[in-house]
Amino acid sequence: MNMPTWHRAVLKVGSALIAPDETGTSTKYLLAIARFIIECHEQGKEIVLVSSGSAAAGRKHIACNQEKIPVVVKKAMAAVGQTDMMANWSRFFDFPCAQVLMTHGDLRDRARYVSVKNTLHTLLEHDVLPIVNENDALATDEMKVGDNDNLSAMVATLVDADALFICSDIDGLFDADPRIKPDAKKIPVVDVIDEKIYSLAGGTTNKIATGGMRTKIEAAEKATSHGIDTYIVNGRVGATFEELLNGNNPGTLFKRQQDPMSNKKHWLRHTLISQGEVLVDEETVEQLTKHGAALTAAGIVDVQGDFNRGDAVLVRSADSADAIAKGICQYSSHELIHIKGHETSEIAEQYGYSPITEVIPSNDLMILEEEYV
Ligand SMILES: Nc1ncnc2c1ncn2[C@@H]1O[C@H](COP(=O)(O)OP(=O)(O)O)[C@@H](O)[C@H]1O
Ligand SMILES: N[C@@H](CCC(=O)OP(=O)(O)O)C(=O)O
Repeated sequence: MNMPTWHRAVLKVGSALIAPDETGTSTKYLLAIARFIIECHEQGKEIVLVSSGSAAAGRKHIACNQEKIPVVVKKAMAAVGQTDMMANWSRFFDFPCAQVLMTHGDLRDRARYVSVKNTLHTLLEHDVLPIVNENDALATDEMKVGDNDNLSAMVATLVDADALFICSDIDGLFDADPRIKPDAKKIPVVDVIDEKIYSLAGGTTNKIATGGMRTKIEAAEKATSHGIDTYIVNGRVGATFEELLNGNNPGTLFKRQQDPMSNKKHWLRHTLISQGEVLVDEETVEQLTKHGAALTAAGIVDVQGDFNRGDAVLVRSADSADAIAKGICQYSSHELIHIKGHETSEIAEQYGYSPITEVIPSNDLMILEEEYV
């Protein structure tokens, strides 16, 4: 028997486990998961639960006969179902549970990101089980993560977890969707997540689930690049959790990268969404990629999109159109259009701007290793 090497883990439980009949809440599969959480607590391990299932739970209260549930109805289902989902979990534990609802809007704003990070850490220090979900009732398309697989990876980096367990209704990643191709084979270990791995993933057939296997691979990519081992496991099988407690891999293990990104760089790369683009000359590409320089106005040849100070932007080579870097811009697009191509010393003189020397300081600039779309 191995001993698990992780101390703090994020456990993601999908709708298929909360509501096997696609409506209401069920304890059928949660009992084994709850026992696992209790055992982890007794061993002094820390767990953050990311639970789906609010929309499924709410379907019991809000009737809808349409094949595709309208967004506004799904939000109402999530609002009413969230309390049922929380109550369903809470009854298993004699330690307290905390409901933490968030959206992508909370995670891409650095101050709110740090605030929710502190709250989660404080809950763990006080032996409370945080139960996280997206705030579906109010999230709009622009501000939502959209699926709890990606959300669980963001939470895993927020709390500096050692492991992320994504519990689903399938044994792991297969070389094809086993529901379509019954002879598909499970892949026990993935060392590198590349396009070949993504090409194996299909969607979901479940009415109230989101994403299928692709979002789980995206989550694994986010978490492993932060140094977090990620497992996709079958939450319908009790033995899964015994295996995890014995330090074994009962599903697919995506191995953590050995050289993880810093917290801030990771947040820049995986959480922030670019609001616009700046195109730079070849000399600037070289300065940024080879010498770790900051981006100044002198190297900018064009500005695209409409963004504010403090927004994330993508830096592209004007010659090759390759995406080079992503960073937090100190100027708005409107200001940049005026100062592009000018030396810093000229800017204050000619345009009357306060001379912030760098358009993107190197500390706020993340060089993209591969083509970033
Ligand atoms: N390559 C694959 N390997 C395993 N499952 C896959 C694959 N491609 C698609 N799937 C589907 O993904 C489903 C799990 O995702 P989903 O329904 O979103 O569950 P959850 O609610 O747990 O997030 C599986 O039931 C399976 O049908
Ligand atoms: N936030 C939604 C779940 C979204 C989601 O990703 O669902 P799933 O694919 O079942 O993990 C809810 O609580 O219904």
